[in-house]
Amino acid sequence: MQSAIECENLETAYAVSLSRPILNRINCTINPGEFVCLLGLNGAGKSTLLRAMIGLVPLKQGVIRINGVTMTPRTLTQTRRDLGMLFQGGGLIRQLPAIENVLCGRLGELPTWKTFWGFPKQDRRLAIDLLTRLGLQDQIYQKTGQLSGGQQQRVAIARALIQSPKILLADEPITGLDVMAARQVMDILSKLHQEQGMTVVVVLHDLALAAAYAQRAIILDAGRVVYDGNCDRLHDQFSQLLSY
Ligand SMILES: Nc1ncnc2c1ncn2[C@@H]1O[C@H](COP(=O)(O)OP(=O)(O)OP(=O)(O)O)[C@@H](O)[C@H]1O
Repeated sequence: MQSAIECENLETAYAVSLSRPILNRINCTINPGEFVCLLGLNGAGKSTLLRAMIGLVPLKQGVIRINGVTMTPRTLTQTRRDLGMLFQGGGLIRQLPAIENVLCGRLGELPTWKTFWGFPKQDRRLAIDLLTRLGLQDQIYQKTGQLSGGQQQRVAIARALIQSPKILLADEPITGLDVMAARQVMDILSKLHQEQGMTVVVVLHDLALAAAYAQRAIILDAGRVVYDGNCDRLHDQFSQLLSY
C-alpha cells in the first residue's frame, strides 16, 4: 500500500539556540485514511514537522513523499494539491467575512483574472455549502474577528476543505477553545476521517483527546520520534514526559 506521507531521515540545519537541529533525523509514515496525532512537549518540533510536510521548512537532508510523489521544488505544487493545512492560531483575516476567508483557500488554484472581479459563483456556492455543513450558516457574512474561537476554527477548516485535500494537517486546532468547542472541532475532524476517508494528522497537547480520537500517536522529543504506536496506554506511558 502506498503511504499518504512518508518522512525519511528528515533533518533541519543546526540551530545554535537549541544546540541541535530542530528536526533531528525524523522517520515516520502516515497511511492513507489514518487519524494520527502528533504529541510532544513545547519545542519538540511538532509544528516544524507539520510545516515540513507541506514544504515550508528547508531541510538539510531527508526525503518527504506525498502519496508516493517525492517533494522537490518541481513537484511542490502537485504535492500541495493533496494537502490541506490548519495553521496554529487559524491564520484567518479577521476583517474579512467568514465566506471570504474560506474563498482564500481557492487563491492558489485560480488565475488572478478569475478573482479580479470577485470569486466565481460556483466557488461562492461551495464556500456557503461548507460553512453550512460546519454549522456556520448564520455566520457566513459575519466578520471573522467577531466569531468565537471555535467558530473561527471551523472557518479555518472550511478554508482547508475548499481545496478538496486528501490529507488534512492540523496544528493545535483546539488550543484556546473551551471543552465543548474543542470536542466539536475534534468531532468534525473525526467525521472527515470516518465518512470521507480523509487522512488526518493533528498536533495535540491532550493525551485523553488523543486516545479518544486518534488511531496512532507519534511522540516527539527534542526533534526525534520517541514513540510511534497505538494510543491504548498513552496516559500510563507518557503522562510524565508530557506533563506541561
Ligand atoms: N525559524 C526558526 N529558527 C530557529 N528556531 C526555531 C525556528 N522555528 C522554530 N524554532 C525552534 O524550534 C523548536 C521547535 O519548534 P516547533 O514550533 O516546531 O515546536 P512545537 O513542538 O510545535 O512546540 P509548541 O508545542 O510550543 O507549538 C522550538 O524551540 C522553536 O523555538
